[in-house]
Amino acid sequence: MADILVVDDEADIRELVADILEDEGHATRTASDADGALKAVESARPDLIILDIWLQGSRMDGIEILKTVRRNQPDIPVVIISGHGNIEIAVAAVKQGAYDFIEKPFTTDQLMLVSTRALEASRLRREIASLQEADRAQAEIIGASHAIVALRQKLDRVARTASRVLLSGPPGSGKEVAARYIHTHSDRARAPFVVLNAANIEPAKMEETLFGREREDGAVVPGLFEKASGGTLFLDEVAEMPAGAQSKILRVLVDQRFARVGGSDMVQTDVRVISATTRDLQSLIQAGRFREDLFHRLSVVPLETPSLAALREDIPVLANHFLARLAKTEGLPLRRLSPDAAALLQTQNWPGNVRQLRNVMEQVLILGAGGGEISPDELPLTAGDPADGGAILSPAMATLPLREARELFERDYLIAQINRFGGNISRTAAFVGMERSALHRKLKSLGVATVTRGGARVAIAGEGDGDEEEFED
Ligand SMILES: Nc1ncnc2c1ncn2[C@@H]1O[C@H](COP(=O)(O)OP(=O)(O)OP(=O)(O)O)[C@@H](O)[C@H]1O
Repeated sequence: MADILVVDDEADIRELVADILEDEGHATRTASDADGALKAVESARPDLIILDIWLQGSRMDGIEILKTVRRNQPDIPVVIISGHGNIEIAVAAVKQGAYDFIEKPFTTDQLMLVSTRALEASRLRREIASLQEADRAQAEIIGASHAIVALRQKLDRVARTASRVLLSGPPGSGKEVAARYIHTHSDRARAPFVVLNAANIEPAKMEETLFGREREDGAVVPGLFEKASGGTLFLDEVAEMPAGAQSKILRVLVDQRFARVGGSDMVQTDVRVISATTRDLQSLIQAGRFREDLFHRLSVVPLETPSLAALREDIPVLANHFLARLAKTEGLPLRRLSPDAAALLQTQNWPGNVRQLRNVMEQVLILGAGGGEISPDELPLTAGDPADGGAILSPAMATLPLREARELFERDYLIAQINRFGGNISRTAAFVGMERSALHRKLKSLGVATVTRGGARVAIAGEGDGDEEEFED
């Protein structure tokens, strides 16, 4: 069902057109002049406008309305209704960007045919635009940190050349995005970008996958080198490439030619190879698992994609970028991080790097209770690996200045210790390494008191609700 705006000064025609379209299941709105039409367009974008050229009593005629709509919202299709004998004007309207015209008097079929075509053409145009947008997004490197700016500069430089690039970096750190970035900024951008993840292909099938097969009956099944012709082939997890395929790739890189599996004719190829690895190829070379000569051919320009731990300052902008994208592409609600939530994400460890951050944002949008800013307590905290650098902080502590964070820590720490020693201050003081009197003062300044609960004396963070008792020594 589409939302169609019908603009005609004659009430009979307006109603007739609207009735026909509604019978076909569409929703319609109507206007009799320029002001009504432009207001309707502004209040909600119609999927289609059926527009009469002659509008009595209107400050603009149909052509002028068409020009205004085209200027402000060029993607709304417009079908012109022209009076009999006004073909030149109708043709002029099409030149101005109208989708098509119908001449009065018209039949129901004519109206339906042209409306359906206009809606379908506009739907296709939008679908293509959204696919192109998705393609662009896959090659977008977000971030303003020193590490990302430096990476982007190197990628820009290498994109202008034909050199082979080896991308190294931890999982999810953007190696494929970087490869796509190089491709889309190179003079191969209009040719295909083809991906092979060597870890996902059975070793026995690798050569056929890369180089294709010639069957006995002469039929040819092209491989990825042929599919990427003129473009870029991205070899992900190249360390997993079996030995046979390694030698064959080496030969292609040297000779720009290969034979399909089962064939003897040599196929000429023009493909830029970009490869990526999460593993240290040098140690695989030493272990005899990766060919050194192939390594040198692949890594003419070696580049590293940084872990998210090295990009902490970019975490808020990356996270908000993913939130906006997911809202657009997955139809999830549009939300942003609160400053506290953003600060909390910066203190977490991210072993899965940018991919993990993206997944956490998706999870928050899907599971999130409501709209508005995302608060720290909506974030699933990532269990971190302390060896990864950067300590894990509680949500409360992550967003406080040092002095207040220290007080919060001291309070929680002392409460825990007092409770461990059954509310006994002397033993606690001895353990934590303070004079008893100093500990008393500290507890007072931190607002820690004890209450008796179920016969046991426990320390609490008290604001003085009257129940507190003095500590026992
Ligand atoms: N700097 C960045 N800007 C925007 N998006 C990024 C960035 N880095 C990574 N991403 C996103 O993170 C996700 C993982 O990136 P990508 O697949 O390129 O990582 P990878 O290093 O190739 O991972 P793997 O080693 O697992 O193949 C993708 O959704 C990608 O769009």
